[in-house]
Amino acid sequence: MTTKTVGLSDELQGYLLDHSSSPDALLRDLIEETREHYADRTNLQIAPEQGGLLTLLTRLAGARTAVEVGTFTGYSAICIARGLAPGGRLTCCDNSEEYTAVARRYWQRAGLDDVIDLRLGDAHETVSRLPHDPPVDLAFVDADKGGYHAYYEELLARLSPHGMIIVDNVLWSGRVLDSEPSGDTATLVDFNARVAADERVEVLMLPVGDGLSLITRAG
Ligand SMILES: C[S@@+](CC[C@H](N)C(=O)[O-])C[C@H]1O[C@@H](n2cnc3c(N)ncnc32)[C@H](O)[C@@H]1O
Repeated sequence: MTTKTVGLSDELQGYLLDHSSSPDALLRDLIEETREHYADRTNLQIAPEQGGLLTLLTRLAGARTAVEVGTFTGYSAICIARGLAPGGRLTCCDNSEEYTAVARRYWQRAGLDDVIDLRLGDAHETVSRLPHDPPVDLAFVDADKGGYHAYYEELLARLSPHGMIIVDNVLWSGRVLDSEPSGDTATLVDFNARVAADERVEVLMLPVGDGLSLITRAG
């Protein structure tokens, strides 16, 4: 018995992934291609165990309307889209034509190009223009940290009664404990504190990947 999450060495992560259904061959190819083309930016991609969790949560939520803020080469989008209920749609927001060209190829290969609607441009604008109807069942936020609070407010205003907002990087490699946080670290510290104090919601912060907050409406 233990009262704390185990630390994850590379070996233990490999074991965990070898004994999970996700990532499959297609997602492993996407990890590999992203590593090859963006060797200095691989940390932009979510951890594979986060991807499996996104699929599961989307499925458990019975989500039909999903939004992703920050798509990169499309990994998390595939994971969310695979969990959607039949007829469901995922709107993806990103401002990089280059990154999302890779994503589009993989979405096509995964048979998901009809399920995913990519909106290229500044996500602040895209998200603020999203309709309120149908409401959002599941949202995943993984873009510019400075935008997190605005994305959160816009998405919360559109969230269905049992919907969930999932926010990535909330532990920021542990830097949220810095004694004098600055830049994105300070932004994340502030964001986490505001969500924890927000009486409209309940939040569960999980130590998966770089930290995921699962945010639902209170009560
Ligand atoms: C951490 S990556 C997303 C990783 C992705 N979720 C995955 O699983 O691979 C962040 C993405 O946000 C995009 N981005 C950053 N700021 C943005 C903004 N203001 N508007 C739209 N996209 C933005 C970047 O182009 C990048 O692709």
